[in-house]
Amino acid sequence: TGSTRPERILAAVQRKATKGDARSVVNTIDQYCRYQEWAMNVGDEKGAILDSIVCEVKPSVMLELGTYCGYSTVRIASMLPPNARLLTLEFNPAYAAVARQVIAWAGVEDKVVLIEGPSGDWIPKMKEEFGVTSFDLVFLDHWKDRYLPDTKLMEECGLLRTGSILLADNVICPGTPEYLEYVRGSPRYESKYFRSHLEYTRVEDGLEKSVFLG
Ligand SMILES: C[S@@+](CC[C@H](N)C(=O)[O-])C[C@H]1O[C@@H](n2cnc3c(N)ncnc32)[C@H](O)[C@@H]1O
Ligand SMILES: O=C(c1ccccc1)c1ccc(O)c(O)c1[N+](=O)[O-]
Ligand SMILES: [Mg+2]
Repeated sequence: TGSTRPERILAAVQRKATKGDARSVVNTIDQYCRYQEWAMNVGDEKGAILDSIVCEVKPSVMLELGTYCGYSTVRIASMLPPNARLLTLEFNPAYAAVARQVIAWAGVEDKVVLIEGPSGDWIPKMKEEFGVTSFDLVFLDHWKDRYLPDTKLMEECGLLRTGSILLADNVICPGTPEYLEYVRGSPRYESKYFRSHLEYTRVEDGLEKSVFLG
């Protein structure tokens, strides 16, 4: 029984990244996934777009759907002010275990709440369990067939307010057709496509930014 890809990514971080330096953790994972083995992190190119939107929105409370190894979690948390909170959902225990260690190595654990479990179970509990009123920004990057049902669930649970922003990864590759049709066709959203590439490749992909209009 050899190691898993997330375990090898964690080993690279603990070997090469400076402890407490979030940017060096991000750069180490990008280097590893570009030159050693591909992994489904949002990556450096789309990551720069994510950074610009986090900086623009300056969220106090943010939700990430899909943690994996914690690459985007660390990237986002490094951009947040001290009192801001990033809640991140991951239902694979092995991935969550790696992410906790990557987040700790980066020194951003004070800004991050990693919740282990399925989005469908936890979104309805956000208010009562975590005192969330609404999310300023949501990064959708979990299984692509969950983007639409979870968006509708957030609407129903009153977790989106006028001006809340949804930022969805992979709207071209692997693609999220039903979600894209919904946010682009609904009068309740103002949507914009940011063209980029699938992480660490030349394949077209992009992020869709959708503002909830209430
Ligand atoms: C593409 S990876 C996340 C990558 C991460 N956002 C990054 O850029 O570093 C997708 C992750 O979402 C998790 N996932 C998929 N569906 C989920 C769900 N319904 N609830 C919680 N986690 C889910 C998977 O286990 C996987 O780790
Ligand atoms: O679905 C895949 C996938 C499909 C097949 C093989 C590997 C990954 C994927 C690819 C790029 C992503 O940025 C991403 O978020 C995902 N994902 O799993 O959520
Ligand atoms: Mg993705």
